[in-house]
Amino acid sequence: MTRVLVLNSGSSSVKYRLLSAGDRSSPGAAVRLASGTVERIGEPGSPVADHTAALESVAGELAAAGFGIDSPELTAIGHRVVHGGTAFTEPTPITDEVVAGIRDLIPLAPLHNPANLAGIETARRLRPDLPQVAVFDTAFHATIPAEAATYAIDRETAARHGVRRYGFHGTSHAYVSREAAALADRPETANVIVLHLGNGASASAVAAGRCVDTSMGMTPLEGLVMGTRSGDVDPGAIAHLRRAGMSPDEIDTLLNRRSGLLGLCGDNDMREVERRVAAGDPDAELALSVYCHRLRKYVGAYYAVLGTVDVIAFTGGVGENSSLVRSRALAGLEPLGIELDPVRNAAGGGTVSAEGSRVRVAVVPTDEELEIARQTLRVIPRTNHG
Ligand SMILES: Nc1ncnc2c1ncn2[C@@H]1O[C@H](COP(=O)(O)OP(=O)(O)O)[C@@H](O)[C@H]1O
Ligand SMILES: CC(=O)OP(=O)(O)O
Ligand SMILES: [Mg+2]
Repeated sequence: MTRVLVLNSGSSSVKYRLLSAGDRSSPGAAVRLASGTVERIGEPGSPVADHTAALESVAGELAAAGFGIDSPELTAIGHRVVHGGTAFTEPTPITDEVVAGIRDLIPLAPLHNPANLAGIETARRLRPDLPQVAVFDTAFHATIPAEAATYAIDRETAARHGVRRYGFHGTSHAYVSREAAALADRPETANVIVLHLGNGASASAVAAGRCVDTSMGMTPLEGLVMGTRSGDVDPGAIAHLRRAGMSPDEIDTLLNRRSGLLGLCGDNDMREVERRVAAGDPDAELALSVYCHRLRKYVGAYYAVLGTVDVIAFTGGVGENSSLVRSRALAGLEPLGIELDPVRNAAGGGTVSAEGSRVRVAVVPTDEELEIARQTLRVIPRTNHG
């Protein structure tokens, strides 16, 4: 019997899941033994001061559920790591060198890699005997061709500073694109557009299982409008703000934490934005329309990149739950063969496009933790499990 603990340490939360998998040949049949989320890490008034405290809290919850982290039955621990740069494009067994490599990448993902490292360091301290594996958000995007990964700036400067497009949310895009392709007539060769809409949001274009383009770039800031992140902005605006006296850190905070839905209307939770839109609030209406317009642009862009599209998959908290976002993002795209069924869309779940729609539109719940567990099992030594 194989047991994998998955730790998904975010900037202010830790999600964990303990899975039991029969053997590596059928990890898809994994059974969830325990799961949970520790939230509001480091926020004022929160009982969880930092990520070390959060991991201790996870260990306590697991012990209370009868699955202590010290259990000899635990086979491995899989960790989500957001930025793998060009160094890590596969799930990687964690060593001191790997930890140093993840630390070197902090400047490229300052909100995320430190949290991931805190989880790794605490877990290694608690279980130095266990294989631990880093599964990178960037890895699924390593197949993106040069023309999509390259920014058109001076090549030497770009190379010196690692300025290129990496892409993120890769475990989600990998999982959801596979599930979505299975809905197509020819799953092996299906072209899929995945719209991962959570707090962070990104789109990807996947051709026959390989990612060919994605909307996040060097950092998880480019692309779609998000809860608190701007997505695409004219780079000229940044130089303008610098000259107006804002520091690089202030601009970073502006674009990552005070922008997106929050910056436009004061709320970053799409449920609240929808409530205000229904009540006729003009700021919330602007926020929602900017969000949906950006989404529509990326759908069109990736349609053009792929040439033909078999499935458009909506996932993440917003993608899975907001019929309003789905309908507003895709309205008017019938000439492209994209036609929602209003009743199915309102119900959510599975196919939400109309019977005659050339492109299938589907709601596909993501499962980053299951995907991380699968990838962890792929690389741990066979002696450790069945
Ligand atoms: N019923 C719903 N309708 C609209 N939006 C929702 C609904 N449920 C959750 N959301 C949105 O999902 C977002 C969180 O998505 P999620 O994928 O859980 O986030 P994370 O990126 O942290 O994993 C929240 O900001 C919330 O606005
Ligand atoms: C990479 C990224 O944006 O992750 P999250 O959506 O969890 O913030
Ligand atoms: Mg997420």
